[in-house]
Parts: sequence; structure tokens; C-alpha cells
Amino acid sequence: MKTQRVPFGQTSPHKKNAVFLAIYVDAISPWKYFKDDMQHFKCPALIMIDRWDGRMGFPGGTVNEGETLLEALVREIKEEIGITIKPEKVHPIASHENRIVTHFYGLKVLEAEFLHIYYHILNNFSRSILLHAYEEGDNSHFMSEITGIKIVPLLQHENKGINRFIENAFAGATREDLLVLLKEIFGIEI
Ligand SMILES: O=c1[nH]cnc2c1ncn2[C@H]1C[C@H](O)[C@@H](COP(=O)(O)OP(=O)(O)O)O1
Repeated sequence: MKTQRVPFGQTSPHKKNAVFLAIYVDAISPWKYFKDDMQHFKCPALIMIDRWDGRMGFPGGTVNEGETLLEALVREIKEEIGITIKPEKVHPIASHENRIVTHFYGLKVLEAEFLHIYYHILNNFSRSILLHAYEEGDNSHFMSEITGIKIVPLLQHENKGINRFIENAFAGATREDLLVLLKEIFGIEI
């Protein structure tokens, strides 16, 4: 089955649901520490993760039985990157159906919060999942599910930048999610 966009939040009988989050900022200086004019340049950016299977994705995961989508999002984000998000701060972006149905949310933050979140994840992600697993009495996690975190500048420059980034290997409907976010939130068409 080809991945298809469905109305946001629509689920499908007998299919699992998963929820994911793009933490993004409207304007950040990727070259803040350059000595020339580039230090004043700003562009939007978002946070993505490297998964244990080598593909890239957004933080998130599968919805448990009896959980709402937002409850699952809060739980998965805490488990995966150690951040507690407020459900009222996130907004829906897109749902896609394939083998499972994925629901993609956005969380817009300011530049200082964005960097704070990034460094927090960098310092804590391997620890957070181990601690969570320990607290839950779950010894099935011997390592973090995520192996890296990246800031993705949403910058189009000739055939470089985001146009090339989109050619990477992504998990599930990540590429479709990213394309919707680029077009509908930042007006960037690839
Ligand atoms: O960011 C994503 N956007 C859409 N689909 C995604 C994303 N990341 C993963 N996926 C797909 C790939 C898998 O089929 C499912 C479940 O993801 P996973 O991280 O494996 O969830 P659990 O660890 O099982 O909770 O979603």
C-alpha cells in the first residue's frame, strides 16, 4: 500500500497508530559564531533524530491500547528524548496511513528554547530511556532507541540544503511528514 494522507487524527480499524513531533523554530542563526556577515543570517530549523535502525525520523512512537494520541505523544517524547511537553502547546500537522497510521504534530518554540531543548536531549537522551526503563521495571531496553540528534536548517540553496537532505533514508512516513511541514508551515516546496 502506498502511503496516503488522511484527515488529521483519523484512525483505521485493526491498524496501529503512532505519534511524532517536530520541534521547530522560525528563525535561528546556524552560523552565529562566524566572523563575517553570515553570523546575522537566520532561517527556520527543526529537530530530528537518528534511529537505532539507521533511518532518520522525528521523536515519537506507537500509541498504547487505551491511550489518546496526545497522551501517547507526551509519554513517547518523555521516554525518547527526556522532555516533558504540554499537550496544549502542540498543533496537528498531518496524518498518514500505510501499514500503520501516523499522526504528526508540531511544537513551535523560540530560539533560546530550541537550543535549550537541543542541548538537553544531547546530554540526556541515552540516560533518559535507561532511567525510564528502570523506573518501569522494564529490562528490555539495553540502550537508547535513538543514536543521534540533529538540528536541520530549513534552508534552500541551489541544490544543497533541505533539497538534498530530503534524499536521506527516513523511517515510515517521515519524508511525507517533512514535506507537509515544509510546504504548509514554511511555504517551502521541494
Ligand atoms: O517521524 C516519523 N514519521 C512518520 N512515521 C514514522 C516516523 N518515525 C517512525 N515512523 C514509523 C516507522 C514505524 O513503522 C512506526 C513506529 O515507529 P517506532 O519508532 O518504531 O515506534 P515504537 O518504537 O514501536 O514505539 O512509525
